[in-house]
Amino acid sequence: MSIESNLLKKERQNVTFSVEELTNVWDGGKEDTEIRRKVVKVFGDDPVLKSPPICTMTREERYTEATRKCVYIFRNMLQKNGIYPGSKEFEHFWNAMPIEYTLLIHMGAFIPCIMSFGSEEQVAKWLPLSANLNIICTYAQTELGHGSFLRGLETEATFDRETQEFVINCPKVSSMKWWPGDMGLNANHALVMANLIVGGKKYGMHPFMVQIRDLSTHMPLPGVTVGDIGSKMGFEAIDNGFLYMKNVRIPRENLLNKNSEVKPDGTYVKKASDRLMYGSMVNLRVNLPKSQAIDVLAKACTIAIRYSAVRRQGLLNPGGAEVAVLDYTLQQHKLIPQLATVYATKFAGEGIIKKHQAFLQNMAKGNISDLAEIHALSASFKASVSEQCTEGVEVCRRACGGHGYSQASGLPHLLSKVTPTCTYEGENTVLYLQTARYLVKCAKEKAADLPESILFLVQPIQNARGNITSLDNLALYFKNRAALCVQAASKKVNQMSNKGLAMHEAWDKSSVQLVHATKAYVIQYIFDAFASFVKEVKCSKSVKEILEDLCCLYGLHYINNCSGDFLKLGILTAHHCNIAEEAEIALLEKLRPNAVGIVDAFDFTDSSMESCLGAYDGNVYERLFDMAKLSPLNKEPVHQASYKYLRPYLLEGRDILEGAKSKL
Ligand SMILES: CCCCCCCCCC/C=C\CCCCCC(=O)SCCNC(=O)CCNC(=O)[C@H](O)C(C)(C)COP(=O)(O)OP(=O)(O)OC[C@H]1O[C@@H](n2cnc3c(N)ncnc32)[C@H](O)[C@@H]1OP(=O)(O)O
Ligand SMILES: Cc1cc2nc3c(=O)[nH]c(=O)nc-3n(C[C@H](O)[C@H](O)[C@H](O)COP(=O)(O)OP(=O)(O)OC[C@H]3O[C@@H](n4cnc5c(N)ncnc54)[C@H](O)[C@@H]3O)c2cc1C
Repeated sequence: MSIESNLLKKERQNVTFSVEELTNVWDGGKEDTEIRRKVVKVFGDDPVLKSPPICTMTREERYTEATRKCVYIFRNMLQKNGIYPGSKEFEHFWNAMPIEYTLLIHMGAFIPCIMSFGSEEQVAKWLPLSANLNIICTYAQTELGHGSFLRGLETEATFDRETQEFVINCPKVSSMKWWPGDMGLNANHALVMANLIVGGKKYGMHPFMVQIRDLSTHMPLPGVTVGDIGSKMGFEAIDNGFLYMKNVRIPRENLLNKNSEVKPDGTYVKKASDRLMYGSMVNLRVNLPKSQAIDVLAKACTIAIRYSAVRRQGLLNPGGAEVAVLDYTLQQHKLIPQLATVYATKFAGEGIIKKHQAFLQNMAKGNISDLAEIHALSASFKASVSEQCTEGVEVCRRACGGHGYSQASGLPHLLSKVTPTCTYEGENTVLYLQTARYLVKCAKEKAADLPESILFLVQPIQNARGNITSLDNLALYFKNRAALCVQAASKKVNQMSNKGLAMHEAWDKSSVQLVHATKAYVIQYIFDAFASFVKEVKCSKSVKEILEDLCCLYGLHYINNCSGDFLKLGILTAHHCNIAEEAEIALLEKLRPNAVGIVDAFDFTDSSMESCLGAYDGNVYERLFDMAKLSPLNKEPVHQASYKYLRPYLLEGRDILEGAKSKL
């Protein structure tokens, strides 16, 4: 056993709580842990799902491998292993997925869309085909020229009454669809968001099923220009694509018509609120943070904390032995708050998923009264979580020094996976502004007209009592701050408008304060949800203490990072801030001996991280060396480029050096 493995073993001996029990809490119960492990094992044991490490493959190989494995998973493995939407197995399915995948937009975005936009007959037609991969369909909304401002989308679907068809056109280069996942190479259909035009009248964005490739040859159909958009910052395996359509004709029935319809005579019939057109985005904003951001940060924490426990660098005591970098207070200050973020966002996210499920049940009965609340909550939650996790992964990466820059650490891959969560499914600033709209409206309402989650906005500010670092008091500081920030931002909008500015100008001039207020709102939501979870969860005292400490740390770390705000608003005094700073440092010291145990409790397999720094056994140096040997650049002892470009000068060097030697 290497020295490094021994060091991790010792760390594990010092853990003061049951790692298995914390794993159960993380998974949602003992039974869930068993199911997750079963799913992970089935996938992990299957030889078909083995691939070379991603950092040794080209982009083309990564796309090919990911497609090969995902086709196998979706066609052969899901049904066979009882993994279907709604099952417990499905909830844990992400943990078993290969490190890179394709067909995600088809499975994760298109399928939910067909279910929310399609009529019963349309769902009956398209759902089995797509579930069996008989068709591959992308979600094509964003265009080269527009992504955020959906009313600016330019693709048109014009109704031709004569032929009972829609004619799809991208009038300009800027109107071509650009970015959709699975679209470049795999998809033969696209769910295209286009402006509906009937009899010269525009009806706004509607969803259309458009076939883009031939069903037998997979060649693009006439009028269709489609391909991959090229190399990106990450997502090398995914064929994000472009799609340019010129006079592409589709049958009238291909307008997904659950919410609105065009009759054969051209009559437009609206069956439900326009806002439900945005429903698919709410669905993804609620569901993607866990797998695409929170788990990514949890993996980064696992890698950085295990590595920091084995990496020896420098001395704490003059004359003493070299210490693990995790023993430095500053390293703890970087990494342990990231663990707190993982827990806070995961448990707050579960609350939002439940709220969304309740909303969907009500919607099925025709009641969409909670739509504004769930839209505001999901938009700001997705924005805040993606931001916190992206920052957190970069902190973890840099906390691993030079090795964190190596692909072999697994951290650059995680960073490039989490970064676009700040952009896709709604650019974060745009989403914060959406929530701000709702908050400003709520601030003007009477308490009786507001949902419970937002009541604090209009209630009198309460003073904290007793220990300032108690979870109750921390929750109160966050609520008070959110209420005061929202009121201040609303006041600014009103003042600007009273000065004579048009409302949209007043809004733009107040937008810095509006986004700030929204961030305050969503952080109070996350903290409150995590604190409530910690209070209610049934577990042993030792595990509860870990959760309480993480919750307290999440609150204190946030407050200490923006204490100016709390001071400015009169919520905390300088004395309070000093106490909060010391309390955070004390918590770091307290949590340090359990840090490895806490990341072990995430229970990630080594193969799900592909990290030389983060493997369970801590054998970092051997793994780094072994991985370097696999680099394609090391295939031959001398690379062709050296022969081709360097050799003449090296030979000159040889002659000079050997000449000098013979003169000696
Ligand atoms: C095996 C599979 C498992 C599946 C698991 C699930 C996990 C899946 C994981 C997938 C992971 C990765 C996939 C990556 C996917 C990426 C896909 C994409 O990126 S698709 C493209 C996404 N694009 C956007 O999100 C665009 C963002 N822009 C907008 O949302 C809108 O344009 C805008 C709302 C910001 C502005 O539009 P505008 O027309 O100007 O609207 P108004 O601002 O005037 O608002 C009108 C009105 O509507 C309300 N509104 C807005 N949005 C919504 C909504 N979503 N829901 C409900 N209501 C909404 C808004 O509040 C206004 O209301 P008022 O009362 O008038 O204030
Ligand atoms: C990896 C990845 C996968 C994607 N997958 C898909 C997909 O499958 N299907 C799909 O349709 N799309 C997809 N997209 C596109 C994605 O949804 C858009 O990029 C996203 O919605 C942002 O839009 P945009 O690119 O137009 O940014 P822009 O809106 O142009 O943003 C540029 C800047 O302008 C700012 N800005 C914009 N509007 C405002 C405003 N009102 N007030 C203040 N500031 C503003 C933004 O904050 C940002 O700083 C994907 C994108 C990525 C990166």
